[in-house]
Amino acid sequence: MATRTVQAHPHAIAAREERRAEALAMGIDEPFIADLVDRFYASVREDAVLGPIFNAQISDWPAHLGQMNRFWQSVLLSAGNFTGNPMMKHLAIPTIAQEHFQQWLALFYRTLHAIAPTPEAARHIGGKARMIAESLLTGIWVHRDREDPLAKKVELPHVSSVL
Ligand code: HEM
Repeated sequence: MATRTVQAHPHAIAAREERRAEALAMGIDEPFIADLVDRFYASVREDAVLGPIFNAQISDWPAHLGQMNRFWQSVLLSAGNFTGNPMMKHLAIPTIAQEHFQQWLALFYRTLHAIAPTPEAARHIGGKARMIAESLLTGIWVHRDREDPLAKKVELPHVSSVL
């Protein structure tokens, strides 16, 4: 049987290249992402609340950091090199709740504040992280906890709180 290569539409390629160019103009490139991931997960591992959860789930840290580099390259630079299923992975962590997402974001924003090339870059990346955190938390409420998300209140910090 003939194999068929699925090709991205030229407009989609142009949009991807534009997003990458915009990020690069803000100073967001692969070395910056690698530094962000390294520092953030170093602080996560030392954190009294989050450290034990991560250390219980992750046995191969270099593999996890590689996965997180590909994730952020895909989110920020449209690299398209991340394959994974974050929703399923987080649904499988029995203990995580809103307070953990609050602490995760607080640490992430602190790292951004320390190393982001510009406040604009920090706002851009922090905004993406908060949006993803909110969607993971809502997924946990609906699919794991069987809660009505309309009856729950999202109380996650915004990156503007540290800028
Ligand atoms: C409550 C806060 C969080 C905790 C405790 C947590 C914990 C974890 C753990 C333990 C894993 C590894 C799962 C495994 O390989 O089995 C993981 C994977 C991952 N996390 Fe989180 N996480 C949190 C929030 C977030 C947020 C806010 C994001 C994104 C902004 C994120 C993005 C990811 C991604 C992309 C993966 C890889 C998923 C995959 O390989 O399919 N996490 N997380």
